[in-house]
Amino acid sequence: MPAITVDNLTKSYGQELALQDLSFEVQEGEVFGFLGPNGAGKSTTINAILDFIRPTSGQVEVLGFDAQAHSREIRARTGVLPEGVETYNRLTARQHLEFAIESKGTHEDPEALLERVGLADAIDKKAGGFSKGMSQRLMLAMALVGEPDLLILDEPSTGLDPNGAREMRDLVREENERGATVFFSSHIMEQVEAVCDRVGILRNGEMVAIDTVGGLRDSVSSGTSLHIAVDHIDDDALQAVRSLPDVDNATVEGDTQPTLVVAVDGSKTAVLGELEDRGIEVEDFSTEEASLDDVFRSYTTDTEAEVQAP
Ligand SMILES: Nc1ncnc2c1ncn2[C@@H]1O[C@H](COP(=O)(O)OP(=O)(O)OP(=O)(O)O)[C@@H](O)[C@H]1O
Repeated sequence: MPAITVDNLTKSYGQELALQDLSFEVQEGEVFGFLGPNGAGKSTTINAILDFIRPTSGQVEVLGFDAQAHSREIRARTGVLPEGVETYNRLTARQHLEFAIESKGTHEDPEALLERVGLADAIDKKAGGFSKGMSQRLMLAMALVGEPDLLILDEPSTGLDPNGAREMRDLVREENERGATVFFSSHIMEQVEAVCDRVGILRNGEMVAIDTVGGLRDSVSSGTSLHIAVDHIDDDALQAVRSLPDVDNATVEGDTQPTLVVAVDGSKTAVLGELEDRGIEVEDFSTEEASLDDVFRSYTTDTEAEVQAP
């Protein structure tokens, strides 16, 4: 059974169409990364999943329940880290946790939960004095209450320092190993790349790509780039390399020690062979795979929309 089914979801705010016929599924046990530029509709989707907003049309099912008709049942089994800080200045971290524990009807130890997010030292301090990162950690601890079947995290690394971001990654992994499905939106590609089984990329309210990180890399033409340091290069040779069947693009970087940067889809040997045939000496070469950053750029900007048809 899918943990989340979004079916033809459309949401407009007056004239503004935030989501257009959006459909996708998140499988149980998956870590699913939800990417998209600012304003793409990620928070709107998350808010519809949690029944914080009502769709203009379409359906959402969460853990087998209709999101609108059974939001209580869904929330009882879901841990949510919302977008933006939502702590209460006058309550301590412990009181926040006690409130969440009582709401979920469990008997967990607030200290153990705060320990997991690196905030145990501040257990009796008021949240009003917390930094952004500390508030984020506190809200994450609240999301973990009750060992939820589904964790929905909207930009979980906002305000976290590099250690915090790493701890967040570890927590996502731990929760997933425990059996939770994790759905999170992020702008931090390394984080998504490190923990996600699958990734969906939203643009202008539509899902423009959905696949494993590896699958997405393969879907972007110029999946691999070759960096070839050569003793010299001339226009004819550059054109010849560009004309090779598997080559999408080739440019030269550097003058004294020219490096040929070649976006190649298939075999690298043809490129090296062409250079050799022209008496150009290859002094060094390395291969770089498309990063998730490159993939994201390809799918969300018009200039590099070199995406193969599905
Ligand atoms: N309450 C609202 N009233 C009017 N328009 C809204 C409202 N909420 C969102 N929008 C619009 O809907 C679109 C999608 O916004 P949304 O916040 O879902 O994007 P997002 O992908 O979460 O962006 P970000 O990465 O900046 O958080 C945007 O054009 C936004 O201006």
